[in-house]
Amino acid sequence: MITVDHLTKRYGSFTALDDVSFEARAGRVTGFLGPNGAGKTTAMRVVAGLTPASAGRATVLGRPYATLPNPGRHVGLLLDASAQHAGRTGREVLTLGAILTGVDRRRVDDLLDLVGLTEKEAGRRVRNYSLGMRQRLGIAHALLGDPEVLVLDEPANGLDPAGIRWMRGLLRGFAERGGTVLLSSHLLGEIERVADDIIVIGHGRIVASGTTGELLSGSGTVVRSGDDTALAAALTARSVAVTPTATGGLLVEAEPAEVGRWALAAGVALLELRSGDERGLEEMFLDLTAASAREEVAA
Ligand SMILES: Nc1ncnc2c1ncn2[C@@H]1O[C@H](COP(=O)(O)OP(=O)(O)OP(=O)(O)O)[C@@H](O)[C@H]1O
Repeated sequence: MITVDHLTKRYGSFTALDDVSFEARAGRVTGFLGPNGAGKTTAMRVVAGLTPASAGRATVLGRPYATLPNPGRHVGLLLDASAQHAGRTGREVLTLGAILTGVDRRRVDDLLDLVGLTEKEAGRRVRNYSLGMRQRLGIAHALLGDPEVLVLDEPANGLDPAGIRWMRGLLRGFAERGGTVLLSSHLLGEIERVADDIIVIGHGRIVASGTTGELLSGSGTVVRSGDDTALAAALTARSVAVTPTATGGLLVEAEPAEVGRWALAAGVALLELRSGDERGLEEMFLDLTAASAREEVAA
């Protein structure tokens, strides 16, 4: 179990995390989803005791990470796959990790096997690894201490489709045996296939959270019309919440049949009318991504 409680992180005048609270529960995979720069890595670094919080706190298994006795035995971390010593071989990285965590060195072979690194690859220096191989090594390292909790920052980066499917199976199995998994990604499709719960973060704030089923079933109606401005004004006049979507059209908090009737009353022709269903989350996410992209261009 990971608990993040009213966490704020400021870098000078910039607020990277703004009053962020969420839980990642045991026996579940929790997806931490947000566009580039949303604050995912910062939150995970605070959870792992690598970055101090400006306010609020994060606990793992009921206590701050730094106060866990032999944390590697409880929490497996993969925060930067390129952080391994480039001059060591994969096998050396894992053997050293085993010695430092007090794990039987024979576990190294089992883990190399589990993550699909061959004997030959394990004997190569990490500087010659592809990103996918580094991720596999990073996952093996995270699993060394047979932890109850995994915190993985973008673990699918650099993995090929077969590797992504393999990792999904591994994380699902870990959670099914009672483990807690928190994994981040900037790709909705990747998260929705593996996560039981999803937390969406944008600009340092949680913008949505819930079970994957809840978030994907979504609510509301996606509508495109001949005159979205007039339709939005007509709906707003009825006190119905309307949000323009990044992909064009409106996301309306009402049932499709109602939206159709109101559009008719307002004399606006409809081009598309459908239940928000899983597109609701996708469009909210695209909105977040589009907003960040605009800011980057403006900066
Ligand atoms: N040490 C730091 N000093 C100043 N700003 C920082 C620092 N670390 C992160 N930031 C800023 O905080 C914001 C959040 O960064 P973070 O790395 O947590 O985002 P992210 O969601 O993990 O993004 P990505 O998907 O690109 O990895 C960014 O605007 C980033 O530039």
